[in-house]
Order: sequence, then C-alpha cells, then structure tokens
Amino acid sequence: MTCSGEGRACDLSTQFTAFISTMICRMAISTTSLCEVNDANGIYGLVKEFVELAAKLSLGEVLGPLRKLDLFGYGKRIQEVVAWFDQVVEGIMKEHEENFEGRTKDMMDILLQVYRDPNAEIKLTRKNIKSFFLDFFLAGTDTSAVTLQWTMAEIINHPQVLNKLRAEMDSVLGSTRLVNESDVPNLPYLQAVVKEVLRLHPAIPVNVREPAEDCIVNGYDLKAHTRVMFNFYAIMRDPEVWPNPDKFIPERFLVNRSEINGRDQLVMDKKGQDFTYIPFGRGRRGCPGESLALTVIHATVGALIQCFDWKIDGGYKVNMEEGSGFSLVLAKPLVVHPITRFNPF
Ligand code: HEM
Repeated sequence: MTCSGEGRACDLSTQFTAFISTMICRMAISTTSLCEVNDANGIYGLVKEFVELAAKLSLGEVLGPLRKLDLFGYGKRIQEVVAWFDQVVEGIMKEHEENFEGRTKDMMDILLQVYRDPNAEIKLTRKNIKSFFLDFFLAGTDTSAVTLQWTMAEIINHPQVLNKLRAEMDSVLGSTRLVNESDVPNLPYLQAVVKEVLRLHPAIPVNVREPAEDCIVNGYDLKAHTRVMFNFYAIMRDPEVWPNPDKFIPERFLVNRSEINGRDQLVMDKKGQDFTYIPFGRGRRGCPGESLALTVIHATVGALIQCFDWKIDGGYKVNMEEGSGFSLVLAKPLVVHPITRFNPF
C-alpha cells in the first residue's frame, strides 16, 4: 500500500522474504525482533549464511580425502555460525522459560514443556530443540517466499489468468471484503494456479535420500547408505505425463464444470495425487509444512490480486530466468509497480 501510495516500484522478492520470515518467527517464538531479514546476526541472517556454507561444503565433497583439510575454511566458518545460532536460540529459550505467565503459547513454549516433562513419551534435549528450529527456519522461509514470487510472476505474465482469478474471486467474495483462509476451498482456480506454479517452479528442485538398508527401487539394487538424488523438477516436466510440460496451464488441474449448489463451478481434478507431482516430496520425510505453506500462499496471492493491479517498468513481461541457490529462485528480483484497486483497510 505504501509503494502504491507513493507511486514507486516495490521489490516483491524482498517483501515476500520479510513477510514469511516474520510470520514464522511469530508462530515459533512470538517475536520478530530477531528476525530482520537484513540483520546478519539475527536468525534469518544466520540461517542464510548456514545454507550458503552448507552448499559450498557439499561441493567440497568432490575433493574426496582433501576435504578434510578444509582448504577454503568453510568447515570452520560453519562451526562458528552454528555456535552463534546456538547462542541466539539458547537466549530465546531462557527468555521463554523465565516469562511464560500470561502469554499465548508459541511453538518454543510447547517444545520446552515436553523438554521439562519427565513423563513425556519422547525425550527432548535442548540440542534437539535448537536443531528443530534450524530445520524449521531453513525449510520454511525461502520455500514459501520463492513460491510467492513465481506465482506473482506467472500471473503478471498471463493477464488472462489474472482476469479469470478476479472473476472467480468476485463471484465468491463479492467486491466488499478481503479474501481469507476459509474462502480458499471455494476458489478452485486460485488453487489450480498455485498448483501449476509448484509444478513448474518447485522451490526444492532436487532432493536427496539415503536408504538405511539395502533395497530395490524401480528394479535398481541400492546398497545401504547410497545417496540417491531425485530430480523433482524433471519429474514434474515429464512430457509423457504432462502435455505441453513447459507451459503455464492451471486448467490442467481442473475438470469440466459441474453443477454444485446450483452454480457452475470448476472442480479440482485428482491429477497430482501420485508420484508424478511432488513439490512437497512424499512419504514419511515429505514436507510437514505443506498445509501451512499452501494456506499462506493462497490467502496472500488472493489478497494481492484483489487489492492491486501490477505493472512492470516499460510494460515488459517479468524475466523468468532461473537463478541459483538453495531454493529455485528468480534470477532477477521481482520489481513491480502496484496500483491500488481495492483498499479494505
Ligand atoms: C511452498 C513451500 C514449501 C515447499 C515447496 C516445500 C518443499 C519441501 C520438500 C520438497 C521437502 C523434502 C521432502 C522429502 O524429502 O520428501 C521439504 C521438507 C521439509 N519442509 Fe517444506 N516446503 C515448503 C514449506 C515449508 C514450510 C512453511 C515449513 C515449516 C514452517 C516446512 C518445513 C519442512 C521441514 C521441517 C522439512 C524437513 C522434513 C524432514 O526432513 O523430515 N516446509 N519441504
């Protein structure tokens, strides 16, 4: 709203990262003071550095026995970052232990309760809690933020999709109120758009698994502890499964109109319920944040569509080039001009 009021462009990439990081911090530790995206010593800064170093370290594994020498110093730096993260989270834990009266419980309070409970079914150590938070921030922030970027980029580049989304929202919500989470089941086209974005631009394009025992997968013998890489990106663009695999076609997830409540509606197709569609992985180690991520992404995209028109400088399309990093990112930041069309505040 501020960018729109001042008639200036807005860097949605940065805004989405800040938004998701703030949301996760609020849920996890009820504060946002340690979650500034630009604070190198805050939680997000540490997690970001950890990811970058971890990527360099895995690359260093190609050095074989030489990696033990830590030629580039990444191993030493990662230990320093982990020690600093440990210290920051220890501070948050102490603060939660000292001031828990009269507050709504957050995720840290619940984990500390289990840690203190001598009869708890699962014994948690302080280290377990810290590792959990590292995993949670690592896996939860960038993934949702980049999916929001790709979704807005695809919508801006496909005006016919934007018009269809607006028509659906107008018919379900009218023109006087903002979308909220409970509306999402009634917005199948919005769900299909996000689904198609996750097919084309999975936040985690490649995944690694390591079987604990010898096993056979698809006719291949795998020895225990063999690292296997899964290319989610290629699986979800397989032309044998997905016609026009590189095209953005949300309708592929919808079946023909049917009569529901006396009104014509689009209905979600079952497509994507198998191993050909796996943006969140599958099985025991599948993403535990899937429903949280989808809830936030649907409501956020819905609100951005309702409230603004989006213009690119010079009227060009968004550059969809892919960048490199832990998550599949847009190579260039998504900088756009929002023009207010509905202000619910
Ligand atoms: C669009 C957003 C997201 C995408 C595309 C995504 C995708 C994934 C994928 C592909 C995996 C690996 C699954 C596997 O190995 O089978 C994963 C794991 C994980 N995700 Fe997500 N994720 C998203 C959002 C979130 C959020 C919001 C959270 C929590 C706040 C979260 C927490 C986790 C955790 C903790 C793991 C590790 C699970 C484990 O190793 O057992 N994710 N995610």
